[in-house]
Amino acid sequence: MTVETLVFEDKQTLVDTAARRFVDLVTTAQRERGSASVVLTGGSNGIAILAALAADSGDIDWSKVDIYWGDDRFVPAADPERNHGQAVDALLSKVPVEPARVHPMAPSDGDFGDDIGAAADAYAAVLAEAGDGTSPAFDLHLLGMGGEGHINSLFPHTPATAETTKTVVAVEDSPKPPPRRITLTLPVVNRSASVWFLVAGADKAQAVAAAHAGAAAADWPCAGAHGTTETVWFLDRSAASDLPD
Ligand SMILES: O=C1O[C@H](COP(=O)(O)O)[C@@H](O)[C@H](O)[C@H]1O
Repeated sequence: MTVETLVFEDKQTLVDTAARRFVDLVTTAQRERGSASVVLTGGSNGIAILAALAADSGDIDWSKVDIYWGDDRFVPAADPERNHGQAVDALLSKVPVEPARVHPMAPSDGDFGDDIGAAADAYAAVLAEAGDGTSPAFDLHLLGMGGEGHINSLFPHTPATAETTKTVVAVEDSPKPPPRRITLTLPVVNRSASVWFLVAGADKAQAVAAAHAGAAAADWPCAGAHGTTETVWFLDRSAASDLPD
């Protein structure tokens, strides 16, 4: 497993480079195995890469991409905070995805109503069906990161971050609003071949440095995420500013 840390002059260069590499990864998987599976994330860079792909996604066959989410807010479907809705606006409404291959987490006004536990269990069932009873080994899991090191909705010193058995859990008291979320857990993230962090801004520098120094996942959840083939940190200069030279 390789760990690569790439530092870019600015956020747009970071996003554009990650988008080009996304095209390479997905088209390679499609050439070798017929399809690709990717886990999307929310946040500023997670959505910016989707906008870049909407502008140019090279030879990706979008009808042969299985699309999942690392986390989402358990709010009504039309709430602008939904990672799913943002991804639809930025990319999925603009490319010919196969609807049956797009797997959003349930909103709070969806099939499970306000029952967040049932919604999380249903997503675990989706993963189990696609992944031989557990979860798929995704080709790519994109991750944004908060200043305190959260990834998906895995926050420091929380049961969700400590989870070792369940693939999907409900979070009822997220420190970052909105409080109710559904998230994949670290064991699922870590079954992905490629795990890519998309991180910009000086407020993220301490967490980036902690992860690179091998911090505990309980303290800095980002430190617990690794791909089975590669882990890539796409950073702008500010996010990299606490790393040793
Ligand atoms: O809460 C969340 O935030 C992170 C990072 O967001 P950013 O705007 O600081 O880049 C995101 O990756 C995650 O999916 C989301 O739920």
